[in-house]
Amino acid sequence: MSTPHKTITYSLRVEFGDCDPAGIVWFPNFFRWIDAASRNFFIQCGVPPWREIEKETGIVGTPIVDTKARFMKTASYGDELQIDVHVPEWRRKSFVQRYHCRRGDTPIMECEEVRIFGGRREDGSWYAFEVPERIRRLCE
Ligand SMILES: CC(C)(COP(=O)(O)OP(=O)(O)OC[C@H]1O[C@@H](n2cnc3c(N)ncnc32)[C@H](O)[C@@H]1OP(=O)(O)O)[C@@H](O)C(=O)NCCC(=O)NCCSC(=O)c1ccc(O)cc1
Repeated sequence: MSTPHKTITYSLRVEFGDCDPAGIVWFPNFFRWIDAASRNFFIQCGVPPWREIEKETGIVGTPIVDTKARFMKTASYGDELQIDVHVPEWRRKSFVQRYHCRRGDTPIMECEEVRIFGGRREDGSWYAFEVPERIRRLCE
């Protein structure tokens, strides 16, 4: 039986400015919170900030290469949301990161991404590193 994946929860409060004229969260804001929840996952797992990691490995961050989201219920200002994050799959030069956004026990939206550990070339383009074993071990 596979061992359960480490899950880290990122919490936030929805503000009025996060919402559209209908008073519900404007969908791009979920992706901003998901990116914050992604970075928080690594920090809570013990991975130093990317600016530190970059000095020894060249890894600048975790660029996204694929995403899919499903929106089940609306959220509005004043709501306290929780985003549960885990990595269900590590690949050679990429990994899958899964997010479950909820308001207490009520599922709000969910998202699954593929990300890489990215370095930047002189021209600003990204390149992908092999998944660092040290980071994988901290996050499994
Ligand atoms: C990521 C890339 C450098 C990969 O370039 P390539 O030279 O083609 O490398 P590869 O083909 O070897 O792909 C690298 C890996 O990514 C995987 N990959 C690449 N594209 C995909 C897609 N679409 N789906 C799944 N997997 C993918 C590929 O399979 C390789 O993984 P493995 O299978 O495990 O070997 C290039 O596709 C790229 O630059 N894409 C644009 C990335 C981008 O601009 N994303 C949005 C902005 S960055 C961003 O939002 C961000 C957020 C948070 C941060 O900390 C940093 C940046």
